[in-house]
Amino acid sequence: MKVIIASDHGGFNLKASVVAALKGKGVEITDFGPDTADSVDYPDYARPVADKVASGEFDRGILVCGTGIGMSISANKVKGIRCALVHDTFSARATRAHNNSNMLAMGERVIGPGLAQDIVDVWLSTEYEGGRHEQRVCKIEE
Ligand SMILES: O=C(CO)[C@H](O)[C@H](O)[C@H](O)COP(=O)(O)O
Repeated sequence: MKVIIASDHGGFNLKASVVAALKGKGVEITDFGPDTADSVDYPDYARPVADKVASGEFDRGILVCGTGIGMSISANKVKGIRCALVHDTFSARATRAHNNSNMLAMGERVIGPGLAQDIVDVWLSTEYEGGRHEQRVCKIEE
């Protein structure tokens, strides 16, 4: 699975910890930036990463800002993107199983690195259930 991740300055440190943890587990992860914690505008990172997931260049995308809200709002403007703002493992599992989410947004000012990593692990490993959920996901796409 090919995963891409980006942040703004508010999510820079959490992004770094997620990248390090995933690399340690052998996950193929591309860090789209930024490379410093200087202030940047989150749509400038959310949009290109969402485009890369929507096009199929990457299987999944992860976005981190202060709250995860601005990133998720931005990513969900891109057709084909289902970006879930998640701060607990129950929702991480549910959004994969029910929504077939292809992007995950989290907030560094909301949760710590330990919980964030648990969320990422659950989100990456949970399969979409399909079935009754498929017509709902199709309606989102329509
Ligand atoms: O988009 C957000 C809020 O919805 C993110 O939390 C941003 O990281 C935040 O707005 C950045 O705020 P800052 O005061 O410029 O650091």
